Amino acid sequence: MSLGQQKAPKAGESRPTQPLAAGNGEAGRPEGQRLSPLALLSVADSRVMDAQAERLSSALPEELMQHAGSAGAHEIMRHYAPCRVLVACGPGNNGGDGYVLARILRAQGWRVEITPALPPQTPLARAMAARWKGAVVPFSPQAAAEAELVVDAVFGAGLSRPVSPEVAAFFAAADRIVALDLPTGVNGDTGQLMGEVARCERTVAFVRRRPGHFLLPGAEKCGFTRAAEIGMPARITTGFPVRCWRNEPGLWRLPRQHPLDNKYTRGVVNVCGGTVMPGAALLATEGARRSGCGMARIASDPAHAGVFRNGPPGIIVDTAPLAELLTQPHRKYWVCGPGLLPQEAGTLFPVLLEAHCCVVADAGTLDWAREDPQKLRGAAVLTPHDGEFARVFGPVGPDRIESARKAASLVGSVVVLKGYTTVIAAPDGRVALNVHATPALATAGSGDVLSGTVGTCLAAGLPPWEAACAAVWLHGEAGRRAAWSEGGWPIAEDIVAQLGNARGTAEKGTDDPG
Ligand SMILES: NC(=O)C1=CN([C@@H]2O[C@H](COP(=O)(O)OP(=O)(O)OC[C@H]3O[C@@H](n4cnc5c(N)ncnc54)[C@H](OP(=O)(O)O)[C@@H]3O)[C@@H](O)[C@H]2O)[C@@H](O)CC1
Ligand SMILES: Nc1ncnc2c1ncn2[C@@H]1O[C@H](COP(=O)(O)OP(=O)(O)O)[C@@H](O)[C@H]1O
Ligand SMILES: [K+]
Repeated sequence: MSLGQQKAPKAGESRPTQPLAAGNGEAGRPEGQRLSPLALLSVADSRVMDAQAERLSSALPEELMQHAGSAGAHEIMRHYAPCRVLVACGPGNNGGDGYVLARILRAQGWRVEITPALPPQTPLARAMAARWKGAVVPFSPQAAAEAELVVDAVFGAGLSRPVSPEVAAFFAAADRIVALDLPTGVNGDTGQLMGEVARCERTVAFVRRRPGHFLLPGAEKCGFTRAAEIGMPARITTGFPVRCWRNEPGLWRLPRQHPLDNKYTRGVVNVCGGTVMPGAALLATEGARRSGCGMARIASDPAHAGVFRNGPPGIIVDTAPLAELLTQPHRKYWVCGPGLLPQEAGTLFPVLLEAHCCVVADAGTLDWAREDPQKLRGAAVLTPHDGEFARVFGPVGPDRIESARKAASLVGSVVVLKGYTTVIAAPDGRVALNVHATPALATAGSGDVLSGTVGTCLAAGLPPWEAACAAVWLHGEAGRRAAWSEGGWPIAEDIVAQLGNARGTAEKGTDDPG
């Protein structure tokens, strides 16, 4: 087909993004979609899978345990030289995995001992314990201290209450720890610590990783995490209704450049400019431009437009009243909040919603909605940090995912709860966790850059949750690149400068397959 025969994409809608593994509406997901490598499994998800496995074949649970223990043993053989290994086993199937791992390592000639934190209780753990023919030593901190490597197979998904001081003291005495499924004491769904938890060097997860591997403070205890395939049948994993994913390219896809592109097909982002903090609106606008929109404009009060006109030459400044601007073409996508006083946001934001604009609400708009979240209903995406979230919705709870999910469902908007682990929650319950970032992003104006980037991804035609996920990833990638080029200490302008490179990198896909 010649270029002339190709249809140019429509403004704001762009070319259709390809249907994606998870992002394209898991709720309405076609039957038969394979389990995304980006999926994160909750404890309840694993229980459902295990129950389905048991129904499928009575031999399957044991096979899965064999594979899980074997995956743990191979992880150790891959990363450690043969050494004295002490495998600490709990009463449940996490302990069962530990007995299998011990047997496999021992068969490979490693010096392995078992120490039972509690006697095996599940039928499978009992069966695996009965097959252990090697040394068993008492569960004590001294034994842990004497081992060269400790394997944590005490509690995993079944952790139901805080770990005892004895268990905590055992792991505290260990020098190097590899955990199966989760470090003992880390809640797999929330990353919260249930008692004192030691830091592991590695954690091997099964089937897929868990939200708790990515959420603080648990994330810091896991060390390097990897998911091992353990032979969970495709009949179970295919179409499995996951609600949580890691945020990486593949969960979403931004449009690539196209010969028939023009600045309007790439999308136009409009930013509300305020009177007292113009820099914030300028950063949002630059964030929008550098992340690839075709045009970014600032709407300003005529008396304060000078500072925007003296800004970067590629920014267009509009001074007509907002209601008049909204009658013009290319006024669908708005960023409303950076640099706005709450009262300014209160006069602009409702007008944008009235005109059915697609709005990113940040900063001043969130302040305007203090203790009254329903004022935000109609926004496409909200981008609060923890403080802003608390002002609108109440404090972020220990379950960060649940907090963001509830807020999203309450308002009917995508909520981007920013931080070390940014949680991107959709009103329908989908959640992505983003750790593709750096603490170097904690610099004033960085959030303004993000809101402009969300504007670009919306204007590129992505639905709000996918747009928010894409923007958070681009922002994190740009932050990493900026940190690298600025000795670890970038400022917001440096993050802006790396957004183009970030978008190019996103096109190549993720280097983290799981
Ligand atoms: N599909 C998969 O992913 C697969 C997963 N597999 C593996 O299964 C593991 C899950 O097994 P699991 O359900 O038996 O739970 P697990 O963590 O071993 O312990 C539960 C026991 O501990 C007890 N208990 C809890 N907290 C306690 C505390 N603080 N202090 C004292 N006791 C405490 C609890 O007691 P209860 O709460 O019942 O009173 C119960 O007796 C998973 O992590 C993975 O390793 C693989 O085998 C294959 C496929
Ligand atoms: N410790 C951290 N690790 C990773 N990212 C962080 C960290 N602290 C802040 N960030 C990111 O930096 C940005 C800061 O946003 P915000 O607090 O709104 O900044 P501002 O209001 O100054 O623009 C967010 O995208 C947030 O996710
Ligand atoms: K464990």
